[in-house]
Amino acid sequence: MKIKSIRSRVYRWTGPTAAPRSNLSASAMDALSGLGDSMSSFRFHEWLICEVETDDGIVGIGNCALAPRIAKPIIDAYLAPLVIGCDPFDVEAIWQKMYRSTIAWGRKGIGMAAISAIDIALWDIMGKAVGKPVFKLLGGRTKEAIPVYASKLYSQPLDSLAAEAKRYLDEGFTMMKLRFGWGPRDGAAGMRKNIDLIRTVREVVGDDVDIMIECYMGWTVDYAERILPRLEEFRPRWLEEPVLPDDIAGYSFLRRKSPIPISGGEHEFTLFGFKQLLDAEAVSVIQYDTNRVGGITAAQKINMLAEAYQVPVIPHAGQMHNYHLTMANLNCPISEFFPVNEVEVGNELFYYLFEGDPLPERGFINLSDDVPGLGITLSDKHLASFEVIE
Ligand SMILES: O=C(O)C(=O)C[C@@H](O)CO
Ligand SMILES: [Mg+2]
Repeated sequence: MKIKSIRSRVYRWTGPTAAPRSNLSASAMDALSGLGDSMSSFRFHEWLICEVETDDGIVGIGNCALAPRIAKPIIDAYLAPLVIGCDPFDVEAIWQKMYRSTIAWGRKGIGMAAISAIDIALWDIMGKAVGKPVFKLLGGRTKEAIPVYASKLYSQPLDSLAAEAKRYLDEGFTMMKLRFGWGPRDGAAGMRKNIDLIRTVREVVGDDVDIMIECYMGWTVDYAERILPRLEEFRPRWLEEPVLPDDIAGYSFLRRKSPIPISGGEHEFTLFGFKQLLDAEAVSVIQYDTNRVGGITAAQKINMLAEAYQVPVIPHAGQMHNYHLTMANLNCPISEFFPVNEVEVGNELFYYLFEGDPLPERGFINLSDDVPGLGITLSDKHLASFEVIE
């Protein structure tokens, strides 16, 4: 079997989107207060879809959501020529070829996202070729079903926040994640508003629900150090991405000082990036995203390393490229689930592009033992709402 062709397309959502709200979530842009749209880095309305076809007609589907219009030429001009003609089962050699040939500029960020898209497609091909779901190639079923946490609860008026949390509770979720809307530039008043958010959700859900909290790289060590003691009473399961991903020392400091576990990793790349985080004891929970970190090949290596450190892996985002890894690894206890909604930030765009993603039942999702590959197909249901860039 040989790889015959690689087709990359950018799907840009042109349909209706929820009106952007200020303070939807803290973000790294907040430090530049007053200098433009602070939520601009929190919007994913384009997606790259990569179809790798073999000489016997199997098509594997990969994807990435970081800077798709940059990922596309990386795939077309740099990666596809390396990969075409290879045996898709030589996935490690292909990964090393893509990584080493772009090492000067691609080992982190968009280069690795582009590599991820091709790698995910190769695993889809391998599963389809042997008639097995991808998780069966990675270690098989380690769970009857995957517990998932509802991940939305963006910062919003407290009554609507309470109603959203109640909805997840009624749907059977026992875990949910909220986003803080304020940070250092908003002073004591903003800190109180953040505390009001988690107090509201805890009051709605009671004591038997895990609440995760997230501030999307929008805080500083100083701010986190001041607010963490005030959050402890609400017993959050983790505080996610408190500081910039490059501030590994800040992560390590907070993790040593914080009564609340610190999570991160969705903006880290490759096995080496996560070795750095683990050696620095920077995170209590690893959260790579398979369509960023280096694909399934890199993610599985990180899973092995994380298991040796006994640091659990809970990938960023749901989506099949992450679910298969969680199903196949005991050290991946649960998954994130983005509720299906109108397009807002864009995490939910996956549902408008693909068919096959499992929907939760009473807080669990499951994967079939009988659907080969990733188990997704391209959807044409919403095609009219996308501009497709070939
Ligand atoms: O879901 C998360 O963990 C996030 O950081 C949200 C990000 O994907 C933008 O919505
Ligand atoms: Mg996050």
